[in-house]
Amino acid sequence: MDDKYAVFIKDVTKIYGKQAVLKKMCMSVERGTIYGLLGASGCGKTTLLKSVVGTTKVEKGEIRVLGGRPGDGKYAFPGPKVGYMPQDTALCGEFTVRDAVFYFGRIFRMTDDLILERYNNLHQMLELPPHDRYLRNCSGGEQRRVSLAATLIHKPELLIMDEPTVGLDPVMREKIWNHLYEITRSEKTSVIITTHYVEECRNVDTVGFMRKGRLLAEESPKLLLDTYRAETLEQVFLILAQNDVNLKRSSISVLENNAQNTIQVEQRRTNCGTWKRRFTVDKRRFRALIDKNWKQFYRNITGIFFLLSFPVMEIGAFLSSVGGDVRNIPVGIINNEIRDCSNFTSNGTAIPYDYFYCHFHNMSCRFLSYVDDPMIQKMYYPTLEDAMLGVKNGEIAGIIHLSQNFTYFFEKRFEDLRNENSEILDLSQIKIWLDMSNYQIGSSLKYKLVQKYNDFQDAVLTECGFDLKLYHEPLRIDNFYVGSNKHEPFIIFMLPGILITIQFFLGAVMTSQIIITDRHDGVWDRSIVAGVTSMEITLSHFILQLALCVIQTIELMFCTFVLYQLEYIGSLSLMFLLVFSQGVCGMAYGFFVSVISTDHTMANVVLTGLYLPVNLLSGWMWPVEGMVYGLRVLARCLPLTVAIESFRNIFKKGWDLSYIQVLDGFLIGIVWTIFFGLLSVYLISKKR
Ligand SMILES: Nc1ncnc2c1ncn2[C@@H]1O[C@H](COP(=O)(O)OP(=O)(O)OP(=O)(O)O)[C@@H](O)[C@H]1O
Repeated sequence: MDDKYAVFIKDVTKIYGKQAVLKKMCMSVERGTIYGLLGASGCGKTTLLKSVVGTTKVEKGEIRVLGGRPGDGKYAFPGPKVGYMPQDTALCGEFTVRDAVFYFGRIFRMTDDLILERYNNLHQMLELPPHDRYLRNCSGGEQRRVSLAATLIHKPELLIMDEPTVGLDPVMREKIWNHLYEITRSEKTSVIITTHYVEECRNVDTVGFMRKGRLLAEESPKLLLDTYRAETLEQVFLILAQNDVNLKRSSISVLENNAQNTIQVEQRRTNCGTWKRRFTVDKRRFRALIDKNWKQFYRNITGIFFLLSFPVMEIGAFLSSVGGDVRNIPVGIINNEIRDCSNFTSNGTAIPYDYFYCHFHNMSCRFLSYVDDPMIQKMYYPTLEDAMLGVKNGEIAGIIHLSQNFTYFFEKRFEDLRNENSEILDLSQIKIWLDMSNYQIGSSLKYKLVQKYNDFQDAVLTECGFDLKLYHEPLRIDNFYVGSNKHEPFIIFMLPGILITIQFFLGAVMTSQIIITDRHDGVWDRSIVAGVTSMEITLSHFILQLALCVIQTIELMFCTFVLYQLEYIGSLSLMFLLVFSQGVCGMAYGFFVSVISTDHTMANVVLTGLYLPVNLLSGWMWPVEGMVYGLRVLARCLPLTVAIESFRNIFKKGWDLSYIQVLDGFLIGIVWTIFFGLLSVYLISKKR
C-alpha cells in the first residue's frame, strides 16, 4: 500500500471547538497522479491539507504521507519531498521575488546555482514580477505566483496546493495546469490540488468531492461524468450533494470501503512531529533563516527606528524629566512685621552686644531674603485668610506667615534657651502651611524651607558669634555609598529599576511581536513543512534579537553614564551584563507570551496588562519593604525585583559577584529565562 499511495487518509476527525470539521474523513492519492479536491467553501479542504502537512493536529485517524507518518523523520517529511503551497501566500513582505524563491531553495538545501537555474525557468513560466520587487508591493495574483514558484523550486515528490490558481487569468491557469500534467508524467510527481474552478479538474486522474467534512465520492472525472450522465463536474457535484442531503449514499466507490479492505490501521492521534526533529539544527537551513530574519529586520525601516530609538528616548525622557529641581512654586507670604522688604539689606540686622546676647533687626525681611530661590515664587497676601483662600483656589502651594514683632520675639527666644514663655515661643515661630495634595511638591517645599531656615539661622548666629552646635539638633546623619553624586537621590533610587524595566519589556515586546508576525504571515508553518525545525526558527530569531539586545543595552548605558554622566561606584561591565541578562529574560517572556497569544492584540493585552503590576512589585517605585508580607514574597520571586536590587548594589556600593546580593540578580534572570523557554517549547509541542 505504501508504494501505491502518496497520501492515504483513514477515518480522520478534526474538531475546532465544538465543530467537527473533518468527520471520519478518508481519502487516497495514488503516486504519480493528480488529485483534485473539490467542495464548497468551508467544507474542510484547507483543514484536510493542513492535517496532511502536519500544521494541524487531528483528533483521530491515520494519515500516511509518502509511506510514513508526517514527522517520523524517515521520509524527509516534513522536508524536501513535499512542496506545500498554503491558501495564504505565507511569504515575508520584506522579501523580494528572488529572495522568496531562494529562501525556500536554501531551506531545501539546494545549491545557489541550481536554485538560480530553476528560478529562471519558473520566472519565465509563471511570468513573475521583476526579481527585485518587494512582495509587499506585488499584487495578490503576483504574490500567489511567487508562492507557487517557491513550492515548485525543489521539484518535490508530492505537491500539495491549496487554490493555486485563484485570481489568475485563464491563460496563466492553463499554463500552470499544463506544468502539473507535465511533471506528473515526466517526474512521477503526485499532486493534490484544491480549486474553486471545478471544471479545471476535468482532466485530472481523480477528483474527490467533499461536503461538510466528508468525502462524497472519489473517482476519475470521466467515470463520474459517465455514471451520472452529467455534462459537467459541477452537475456531478450537485447530484452528489442532493443524494447526500437525502441520505442516499453514492454507489460510486467510496474510499471508506476501499481503505477498510486494504489495510487495518489502528486509530491513534496523528503526531505531526517528534522531539528529536524539533531539537535538530541544520547549518544551511539555519543560515537561510538568519538571512530571512535579517532581511525582515533591516528592510523594515520604521521597525529599526523604533527598536533602536526607544532605549534612548525612554532613558532620555527619564533622566531629563525626573529628579530635576522643582521651580517657580507659588507660595503666599504674609509678613505682619514689615509690609515692604524691597529695600532690605542684611547689614546690621544681627549685632552682638554681649558674649551671650545679640540685637536683631528686621529679621522677617532677612528670613524672606533667604526664601529667594528658583523653587519659590513669592506672592504677597495682606492677611492669612486671603492666603488660605489662595491655597483653596489653587493659586499657591503653601503659606509662610511671620507675626507682628517677629524680630523682637525671635531675639527673646535666643536670650534664654530655657525660656518657657509660650507667647515668646509662639510668636517667634515662622508658621508654614503646605498643600500636601501634591506630595512631591509639598515635600520639596518642606525640604527647601527647612534648609533655608537653617542657612538663615546659621548666618545670623554666626554674626552674633554664637556656637552653632549649641543651636543645632543633637543629631548628625552621614550617608554611606552616595559618593559626591550631584544628582537627586530620587534619580539614584529609580535608575536601576528604569534601566532594567526598559530592557526587559523591550525584549519582551520585540520578541513577541516578531514571532507572532512570523506565525501569522504563515512563514513559520510553511517553513516547518519545508523541514525547518521549531528549534531552528526559535534560535535564528534569538540570535538576531540577542544582537539587538546588546545594542539597546549599550545605548542605555551610554546615555546614562556618558551623556548624562551619572556617577557610579561599581563595575560598568557588570551593570551592563545585568541589564543585558534582563533583556534576554524579557525575550524569553516575550516568546512565552507569543506562544499563549493567538494574535498581536492578545499579546499586547498580556504585555500591557502585566506591565504595571510587575513594575509596582519590582520595588523601584516604592520599596518592597513597604509591601504586605505576601506581596513582598511574590515581589522577590519576580525576575525584575532582585535584579534591580542587585544593580543598585553594584551601582552605588561597588559590590561584585562575590556578594550573593549581586549574584542573585543574575541567577533569577537565568532561572526565569530557562523557565519561560522550556514552558514555551512545551506549549508549542502541545499545540502542534
Ligand atoms: N482555526 C480554526 N478555528 C476554528 N474554526 C476553524 C479554524 N480553521 C477553520 N475553521 C472552520 O472549519 C471549517 C472548514 O474550514 P476550511 O478552511 O478547511 O474550509 P475550506 O473548505 O478550505 O474553505 P475555502 O474553500 O473557503 O477555503 C470552516 O467552517 C472554518 O470556519
